Amino acid sequence: MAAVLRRGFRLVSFGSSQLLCGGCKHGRTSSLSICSTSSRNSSSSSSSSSSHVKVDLDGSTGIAVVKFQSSPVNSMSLDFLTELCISLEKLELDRSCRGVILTSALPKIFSAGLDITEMYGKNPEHYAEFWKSVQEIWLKVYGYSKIAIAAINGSSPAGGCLVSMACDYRIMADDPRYRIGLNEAQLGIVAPFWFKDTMVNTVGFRTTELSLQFGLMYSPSDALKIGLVDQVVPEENVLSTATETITKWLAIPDHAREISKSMMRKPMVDRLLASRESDIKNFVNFITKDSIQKSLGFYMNSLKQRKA
Ligand SMILES: CCCCCCCCC/C=C/C(=O)SCCNC(=O)CCNC(=O)[C@H](O)C(C)(C)COP(=O)(O)OP(=O)(O)OC[C@H]1O[C@@H](n2cnc3c(N)ncnc32)[C@H](O)[C@@H]1OP(=O)(O)O
Repeated sequence: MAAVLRRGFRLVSFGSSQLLCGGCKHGRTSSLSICSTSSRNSSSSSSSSSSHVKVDLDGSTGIAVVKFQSSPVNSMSLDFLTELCISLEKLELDRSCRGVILTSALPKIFSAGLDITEMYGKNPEHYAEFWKSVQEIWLKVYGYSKIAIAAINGSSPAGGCLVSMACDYRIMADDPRYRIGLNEAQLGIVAPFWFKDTMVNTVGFRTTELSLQFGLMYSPSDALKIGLVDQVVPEENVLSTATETITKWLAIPDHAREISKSMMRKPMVDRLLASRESDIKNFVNFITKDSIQKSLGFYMNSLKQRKA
């Protein structure tokens, strides 16, 4: 599926600059999206669904709800990441959409983070392709020209936390069983620099230092205390609060909000864009080490045993 979707990308030339369209290749040099595909400009609502992601766009409000629906735990496989990236790209190009809410259609889990099976027992080419798609989703969400709100209605470890942090604002359900954080160290792996920087920009240096070294996972109330989430509300109110919140953001003129956002985030986006290949190499070198494969295998087994 991912390969089929990727074949659908088109390269479009605009004078001296080349932009990748209809996909998430991030070969572009600016955060502005210009695409030859027609952009709708109506107040009609639309709904679309793929195997991992469901999108409901309300054309009258300009708000799109993007729901993760990848059973059992919304783990971010290559296909999941590709579909999510394409859905977000389409919404970014759609003039009737002004903001997105990312949430989960599954109970108790926002996302279990990166799909560990994509990083275990595969070949280096697969790891490289997978890591590229992880980079792409971060580049897409962190550099998103429209408003992005995370409505975190369940646990959100590692990659799930990264995607949440890449949004503009985070609202989490107040269930004390839920956890959010970058727990990579607990798996024997290491969050790369752009995961780290995203967290530093969200909660500050010292909290990130402790969080990363211990692989800390926070309850919703602790996440609120450190600023990892912006609001904690009863679970049944997560989506309605996200809708109320995004409505406040929509009151700001789009161009002013978008340029302000880009001013804050572009240096980090550019840093990854400038080092994508070396970042992929580092990942492949790291993940193919016997000791790291052993740690991941051990962790996967411990997840299964916990269940038994
Ligand atoms: C130098 C730089 C170099 C760079 C170095 C590399 C950097 C890598 C960065 C990595 C980022 C990541 O996101 S790594 C991923 C981190 N994620 C995690 O640690 C989450 C682990 N999962 C959990 O904690 C839990 O499953 C949780 C999500 C809370 C849900 O709990 P539940 O009790 O509801 O469900 P479970 O019974 O545990 O899980 C249901 C099934 O889903 C599977 N499952 C759960 N999480 C999964 C996952 N992430 N990937 C695949 N499969 C997963 C379980 O094994 C079960 O499979 P069956 O038994 O077959 O049914």
